[in-house]
Amino acid sequence: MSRALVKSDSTATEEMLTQDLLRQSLKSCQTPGETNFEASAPHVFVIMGASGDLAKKKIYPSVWWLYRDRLIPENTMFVGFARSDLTMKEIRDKCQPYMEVKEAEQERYEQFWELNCYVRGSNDTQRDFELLNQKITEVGTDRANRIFHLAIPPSLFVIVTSNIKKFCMATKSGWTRIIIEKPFGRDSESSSKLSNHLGSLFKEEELYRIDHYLGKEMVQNIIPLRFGNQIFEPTWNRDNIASVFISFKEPFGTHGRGGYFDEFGIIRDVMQNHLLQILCLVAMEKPCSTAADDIRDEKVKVLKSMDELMLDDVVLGQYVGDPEGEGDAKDGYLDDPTVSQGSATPTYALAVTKINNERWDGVPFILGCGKAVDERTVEVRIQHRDVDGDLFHGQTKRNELVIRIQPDRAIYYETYGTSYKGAKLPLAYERLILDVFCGSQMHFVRSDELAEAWRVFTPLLHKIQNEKPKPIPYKYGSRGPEEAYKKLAENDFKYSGSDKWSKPSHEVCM
Ligand SMILES: NC(=O)C1=CN([C@@H]2O[C@H](COP(=O)(O)OP(=O)(O)OC[C@H]3O[C@@H](n4cnc5c(N)ncnc54)[C@H](OP(=O)(O)O)[C@@H]3O)[C@@H](O)[C@H]2O)C=CC1
Ligand SMILES: O=C1O[C@H](COP(=O)(O)O)[C@@H](O)[C@H](O)[C@H]1O
Repeated sequence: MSRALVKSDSTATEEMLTQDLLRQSLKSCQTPGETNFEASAPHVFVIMGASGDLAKKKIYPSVWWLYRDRLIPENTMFVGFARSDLTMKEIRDKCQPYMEVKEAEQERYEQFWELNCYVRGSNDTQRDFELLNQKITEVGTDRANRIFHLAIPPSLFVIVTSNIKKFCMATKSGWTRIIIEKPFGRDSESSSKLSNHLGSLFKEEELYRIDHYLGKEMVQNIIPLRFGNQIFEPTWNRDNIASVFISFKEPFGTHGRGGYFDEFGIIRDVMQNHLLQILCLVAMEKPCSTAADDIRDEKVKVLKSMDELMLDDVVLGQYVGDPEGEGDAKDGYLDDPTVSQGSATPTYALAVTKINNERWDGVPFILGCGKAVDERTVEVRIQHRDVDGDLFHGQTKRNELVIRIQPDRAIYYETYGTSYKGAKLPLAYERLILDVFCGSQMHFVRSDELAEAWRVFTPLLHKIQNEKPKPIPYKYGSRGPEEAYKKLAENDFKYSGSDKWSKPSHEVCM
């Protein structure tokens, strides 16, 4: 668990490092009381929606890397399922640009595809699920453990999970695990309906709700950083910390995804899940162990200590085109033909939240996220209170601990740039899918966590939906609405911009 702070051998090759990290991840799954995979048992990994975007960009590549590095059982078989009339060759071709295969891996890569097959079927047809079940049994025997990754639109979650339950569950000694992608509903009511439906079919231990931010290296390292050493914890409280800012910035707009985005908006897309999960890890108390439920219990306590958000707590923005910008930057959010005319959906949001407990009373935890802004960064900035009797009369920068999650990974004082230079770290999906094989739910969202997260945001989301407050326009590529920076200042956060000391890498940190 404390790998964050351990420098790796500088001679380690990229591949070794990736494998090492995942092996550590494997080891860390082996918490007493949790199931590890039995390497000898057959496993079948089923990709529902195998013809889709997520499947080709994230799921097939991740399972290939896990197979390549021998991190999942050798006798794992992969079955794709979707309505499209596709051959395995066509699926392979779609995935090809994302698979990153080296010359020396070619033979293993061929073996990987030989373990794959595809079943064409409809999501609501009993017969097709019976055929899927037959195929799973044929390739994996009737003893196989089964993982179903639901890479399908949320509108299909109910019917597909019902059909899996009726026709495709593991029999005999095998287990079944279901991976679900966000969005998990759009407010408290719809999320609770989905949770009730899933709860009526599966035990919580069988459900793996993915928030891919929980698979990111630096997010996984917040717990070891806080609780694995003596440096930070003694000052990690309201006596020493003035404010915390968790921010997500992307330099591109929603072009091409406008249809989806317009229905959800930036709060549901990023803030209510990714940023809130990070907040929980930063704010939680020390869990009594690293077992998944002990950690999730602490996260739930943080959420329960938070008030519901009001309109006054937020600044909302929407990007407009920059006539002097290049390419997509010329277009504003509303220029996307898939966005409804005059839409008030925010593409930028800043929210001031409070955690009403002994450790954090009065400390603003500010969440900020924006599309089409000036840079690609995700970071946590923890600002310490100003010192009494300041020798430098405010001339120095406020003491700030930065945990940078993207694009490069860094903790000021402890830099990843040197120790992991040039190394390819395992991607979030790779880690998370491996966790599912291991039965480790530490980095997945539990249903009560989800319910609390929606409780905090639902009144605000309904207010926005009903009153349609006009979001503040900000220019594509700018730093976002100035009102957001005023709000930061009002909440004891002294913004000094992102540090440019670390060269932004183009490495994708997913
Ligand atoms: N794409 C991404 O980067 C990310 C996606 N997600 C989540 O992952 C899930 C899948 O996303 P993504 O792959 O982009 O989705 P897609 O739109 O690509 O859909 C996946 C597959 O589902 C089937 N499908 C799509 N629409 C329908 C429909 N109306 N009725 C029946 N089948 C349909 C299609 O297969 P066929 O027609 O062959 O049956 C399609 O290939 C979603 O829950 C999404 O929110 C989460 C994070 C990132
Ligand atoms: O879930 C989502 O995340 C991506 C950002 O993910 P990252 O790993 O590239 O930082 C975001 O672009 C997308 O809108 C959202 O749905």
